[in-house]
Amino acid sequence: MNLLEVNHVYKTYDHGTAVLQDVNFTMEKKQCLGLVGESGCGKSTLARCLLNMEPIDKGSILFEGTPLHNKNERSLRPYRKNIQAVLQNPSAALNPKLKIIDSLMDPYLQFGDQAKMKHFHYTNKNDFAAQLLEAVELPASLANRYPHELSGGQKQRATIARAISIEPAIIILDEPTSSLDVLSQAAVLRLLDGLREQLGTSYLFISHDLSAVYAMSQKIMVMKGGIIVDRFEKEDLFAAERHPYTQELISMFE
Ligand SMILES: Nc1ncnc2c1ncn2[C@@H]1O[C@H](COP(=O)(O)OP(=O)(O)OP(=O)(O)O)[C@@H](O)[C@H]1O
Repeated sequence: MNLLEVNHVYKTYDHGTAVLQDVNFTMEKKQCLGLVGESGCGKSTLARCLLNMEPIDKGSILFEGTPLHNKNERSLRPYRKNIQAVLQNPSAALNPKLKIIDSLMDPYLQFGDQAKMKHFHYTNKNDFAAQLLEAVELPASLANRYPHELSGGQKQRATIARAISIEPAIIILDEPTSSLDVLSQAAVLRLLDGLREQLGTSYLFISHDLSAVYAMSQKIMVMKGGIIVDRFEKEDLFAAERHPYTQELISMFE
């Protein structure tokens, strides 16, 4: 059974323009699936639909065979632990009024299931936060700071620590490095890649940057105007049969 199955998903916002059109894909365990496309093509809308932050108009989204789409929060609750997200802006993702330790604890306190966790072990709050911060290569002392006392790169690492804290099967990474400088971007991508191997998590890695998607993913989908126009194994990026739009993206990347 597929970890995640997205079947014929359509989404239109109130202004009537179709944003997602017949989106189909599957995700496998322990894989990174890349989604690349220009700004405004519908990537974040897809991410929000997968996270049930937006309803879909048509189609289905199944996690290990169970429908997740258009569910109310209560019936979705048992599935929340399976899919976490790291989004573009870490400042918006961390509550400015909470110390890092309390932001880190939030998913575990809501959805954590220690019996199903293999890597992080909860005995007390401080020790748990220290394990998470170590996994993202941050000093344990940052736990007692507030978000404004961290750099952008440190904040994004803290949001990654929070996402992995309940060992979800899938993490949706929506432009996770776009707010960082080039050096921090490379370091965060390396960290994410290592964590996927270590934790056995699957990623949907969303970016407008083909080179980042290529570096991170085993399979790649290309989106244009809400339609997945091309999909291929990473090794086939330069194959002659690539869609003209993929070739356009490659010419920018070379
Ligand atoms: N909440 C919303 N209400 C109405 N329209 C929206 C909403 N969110 C996005 N859109 C529109 O849907 C289209 C797709 O936007 P989306 O953010 O999904 O694209 P994207 O590929 O993620 O872009 P970017 O890379 O710039 O974030 C755009 O035309 C956008 O204006």
